[in-house]
Amino acid sequence: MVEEDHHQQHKLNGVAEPEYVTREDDDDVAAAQRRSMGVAAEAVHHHNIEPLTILPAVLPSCSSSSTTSVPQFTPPANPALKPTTTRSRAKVPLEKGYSQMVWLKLLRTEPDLAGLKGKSNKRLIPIAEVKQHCTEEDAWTVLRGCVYNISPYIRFHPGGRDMLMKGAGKDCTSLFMKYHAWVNADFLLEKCLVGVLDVPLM
Ligand code: HEM
Repeated sequence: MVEEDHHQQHKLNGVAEPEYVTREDDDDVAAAQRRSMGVAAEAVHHHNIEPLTILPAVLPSCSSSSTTSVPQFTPPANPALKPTTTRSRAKVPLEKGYSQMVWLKLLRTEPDLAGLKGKSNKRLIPIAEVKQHCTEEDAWTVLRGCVYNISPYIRFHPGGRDMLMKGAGKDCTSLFMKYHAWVNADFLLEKCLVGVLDVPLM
């Protein structure tokens, strides 16, 4: 059981696991995780493309202390090719019990993540109303015209609560696109939808 949890967690974190030899054992959680990471991960699975993580197993490692001398090619330094900006990954450690796997399970089991208490999520919501929901306990955000209650997701957000709260009470579309346009929020926040932004006609 513990071994199984460990295996699942590895898969969700994208850590190298011999998934390519156990596709028959594929399960709902792994498929859901691919959906949450968007089209590219789905394509890798469906077209049976081998993950790059297997390369070290078949290619010699650059740092290996092999005795056979292989000539190394060092390209001449070209300052023009230097990246002008670098952005380090800013994933934060999540509290125990708030992994992506737990969130995916909540999506399936929690009946009212949006906190609608039976109200419809087809409602048009003015931005003035979104602005009122800007605390951690009651945080709404707008993403590509959809209004989501992000409070239940705060502790699960891999970028941390402070980052996610930057989008609370406002439209977070541009921040979202800046940090991770590839993330499939429609899927991750599907059950947190409270309505659609009411954009007044000009
Ligand atoms: C509103 C819905 C949002 C969802 C569903 C969401 C989801 C996610 C997910 C799944 C990741 C992990 C990405 C990966 O593993 O590559 C992530 C990372 C991150 N998110 Fe968000 N996010 C949201 C909003 C935001 C906002 C508004 C900000 C910034 C203000 C933000 C900043 C970040 C950062 C900095 C990371 C770490 C990036 C990295 O790993 O390079 N997110 N988010």
